[in-house]
Order: sequence, then C-alpha cells, then structure tokens
Amino acid sequence: MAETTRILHTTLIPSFLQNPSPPLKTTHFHSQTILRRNPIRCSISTSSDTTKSTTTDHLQIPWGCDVDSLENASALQKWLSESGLPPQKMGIERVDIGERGLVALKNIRKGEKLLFVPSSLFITADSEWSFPEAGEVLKRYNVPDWPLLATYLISEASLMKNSRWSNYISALPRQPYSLLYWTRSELDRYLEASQIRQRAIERINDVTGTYDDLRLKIFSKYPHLFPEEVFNMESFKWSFGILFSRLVRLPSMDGRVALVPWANMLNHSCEVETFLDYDKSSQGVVFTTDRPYQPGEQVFISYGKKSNGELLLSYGFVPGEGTNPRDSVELSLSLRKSDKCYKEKLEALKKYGLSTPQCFRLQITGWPLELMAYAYLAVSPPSMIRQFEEMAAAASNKTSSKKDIRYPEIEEQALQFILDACESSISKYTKFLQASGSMDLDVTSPKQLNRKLFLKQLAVDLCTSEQRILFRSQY
Ligand SMILES: C[S@@+](CC[C@H](N)C(=O)[O-])C[C@H]1O[C@@H](n2cnc3c(N)ncnc32)[C@H](O)[C@@H]1O
Repeated sequence: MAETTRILHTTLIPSFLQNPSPPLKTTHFHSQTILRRNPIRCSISTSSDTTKSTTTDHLQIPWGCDVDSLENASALQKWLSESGLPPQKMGIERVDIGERGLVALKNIRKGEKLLFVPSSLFITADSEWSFPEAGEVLKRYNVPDWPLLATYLISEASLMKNSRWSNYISALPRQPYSLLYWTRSELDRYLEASQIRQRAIERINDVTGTYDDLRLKIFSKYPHLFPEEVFNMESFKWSFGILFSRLVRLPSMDGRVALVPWANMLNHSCEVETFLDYDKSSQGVVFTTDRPYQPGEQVFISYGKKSNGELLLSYGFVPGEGTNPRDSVELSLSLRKSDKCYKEKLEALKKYGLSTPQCFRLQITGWPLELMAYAYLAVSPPSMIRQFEEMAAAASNKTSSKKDIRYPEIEEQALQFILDACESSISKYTKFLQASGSMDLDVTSPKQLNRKLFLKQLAVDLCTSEQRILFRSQY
C-alpha cells in the first residue's frame, strides 16, 4: 500500500488513448454478454462538479459490505484457504484500530515471515477477466494499470457470484474511507487551512478526468461491454477508493502493483517499519515482523513513510496525536507582489521548475534547506540580483547545486519571512479549530449527522497535528 500517489500521477493521466488498434467487431462479444451484470441503482449524479452538495446517502453500490462486517470477512477467509492460502498465524477480527484487522492467533516472533499469499491470489493488470473481451478492449487501447484495474474491479464486482473474486469483493467496504467521498463543500469547510484540501481536489479531478476519458473514448463505443448503469462515476469513485487504500506496490516484482487479498486486511501503524513485498523463494507476498506479538494482539504493517495528511488522503484516517514520526505539513511561501525585482526573481524560480507560491514540507524534526534558500531569494534586495539564480537553484530539489547557502547580511530577514509564513498558516488553523467547536453541521438526518461529525473530527485531528509542526518550526 506504499506510494500510491506517485503511481497514480505517473500512470493515470498520460494520454493513453492516442493510437488504439482497430476496434474489434461488436458481434464478437455476444456470447459473453449472457453473464448478467448487477447495475448500480439510483446512482447519484455523475457530474464532475463536486461543488454540488451530493451526499453519500443515495449511494447504491450493490457489492461490498459495511466497513466492519465480520461475516463477509469470515467467508473470505474460508474461500482463501480453499484457494491455496496456507494456514496462517493470524485471523481476521474486529479491532480497536482500523475496524477489522489481522490479530495474532499464536505467539509470533520478531523477524518471522508471515502471510505467504500465493501469486495466483493476486489481482493484477494481467488477471483474467470474466468478460475477456472487455479486458481485450482496454488492452488494445493501452490503458495503464490504475484505470485498467479500476475497470476490472467494477467488471468483476458487477458479476457478483459469477466472478471468481466474489468472496474478496464481498468483503471490501461498500464505501471506502477516502477523501474521494468528500464533497467540494466539505473539503472547503473542513480542510480550508490544510494544503491537503488542494491535493484532494486534484485527486478527485484526476479520477473524474480518467473516468470521462474512458467513457468518451472506450465505454461509449462498446456499451454492451461497458453499460453506463454499471460503469459510471459512482462505481469508479468506489474502485479508485479501493485502489488508493489497498493497492500494493511490490518492489521485488519490478514495482508491479497488485491487490493482495488477506494482506489487504492488515492495518497501518506509524511505529512499525515492515512492508509487504513479494518473496521470490516462497513465491508469495510476505512481510517480516519487526517485533513480537502475543495471541490476541493486532499485527500491523507500514503503508509507507507518509504524513498524516497523506494517510487521510488515501486511507481516510489520521493517526493518534504525536504518534507519527514521519508527519509533515506543507508551508506555502510566495514572493511579495510589491518586490521591485519580482519579475527577475520569478524568472530565476521558473528556470529551476519553481514558482510563487511554492510549497515546502516541514517536519517535526526541522525544515528543508530549500525553504531557507527560497526565503533568501524572497527577501534579497535588488543589489543581490546576481545571486538570484544561485538562490533559486538551491531552493529547487531538481538540481545538484549547493543547497547549504548562507547570506549573513539577510539571514535575519529570511528567518523572519519564514516565521511570518508560519504565523499566517497557524492563524488559519486556529480559526478553523476555534470555529469547529460551534460549527453548524447543517444536516437533517442522523446518518448525515454521524458522517459530518466523523469528517469534522478527522479534519480537527489533521489540523491539530499540522499546526503542531508549524508551532514547532516557529519555535
Ligand atoms: C488495507 S485496508 C485494511 C483493512 C481494513 N481495516 C478492513 O477492515 O477492511 C486499509 C483501511 O483500513 C483502515 N485503517 C488502516 N490502518 C488504520 C489505522 N491505523 N487507523 C485507522 N484506520 C486504519 C482505513 O480505513 C484504511 O482505508
């Protein structure tokens, strides 16, 4: 479950539909369409306009289960054992952290290899389709792994019991926790202070744009293979939500991405340092424990070195206060519009792939040298025009030039510039956190109220942790 964001941005958006092979003749497919698909009933608007107040109350994905359903998880466990999963030292149980998770059934030692999920149980871009022609069409159009897997998941899910993955899909959450399910007004209201709001908007736009591309360029040409009642924005939101929170990148399999049933039941802990990977000798997905577990204890892995905001974005949770040593916050710095050398400074920044405003990542342990270089540039007087390039180069992470630059004559101003930026960001968090106590949630049903309270709490937890890093940086 590592590095999903990077993978999405590198594979989802490229124009994958430039030169498809000639389309197959439609008559070719008729024998396959006897398999019945389960449509999404009363699906909500497929509009890409997330500013509309679409609530998730109307969502009618007819597959998957409630996030904490143990019944479906037990059926999954039984099916996996029958399908080649070796006996395990862990079982699926309801847990305090993460709803359902894997819990030790026996003593587990530090350094033990666990899981051994065979590759026959992975879902990858090469998995066989129950509708092979649908898969063939996508491959002819060179659809990259992420959108291909999202479509595959919907295709298999819609076949319910007729898919070989039916037990796996039935145990997936009907509505994954993900910022994809937040409306634009919820993002604006709850995450106004955090840069994660913008990342969420970009991600929602990526998903919407990908779906629109698929619909326009492929689905509309093969409606008998990709009917709109099944392949619509709602089902794509679901399948991308599942991919963001469950897809694993396997470094020892050349970085291939896969959905790995069973391994998918492991929750994340910021304290552990162990990752899922493919083990060539046992030919399955494993992980090696970095601590012992006693029977009854939940076993965790790491989803990667992610900040609280990144965990909220992909997985829909925020770790407990102060528990994430990798936590960070993005601080936005801008050139002053009134700067006499605004144009020259902006040119220097652009030369090194930077701009204004520009975000820098602050960690609890400190800020990057690039941030200080940007601050030097922002405060430097016209007399330092010859150093602008050196400063911009040092502010960029795309250059091998020296980062540790120092200009004692403007150091104090540069530090003050950073402090002011922290101060301004802190005041946005303070405003939200103070208002959150008395926020009118503007809802009519108890279900909606629960949802809003849940989102608000996530936002409060995120903003508290991000503000804490800013205070620390200021200090
Ligand atoms: C790969 S799944 C893990 C299995 C999942 N708990 C289930 O019941 O299906 C990832 C999801 O588990 C939950 N999760 C994982 N680690 C968590 C944690 N430390 N705190 C809260 N929720 C967590 C989040 O909902 C996340 O999207």
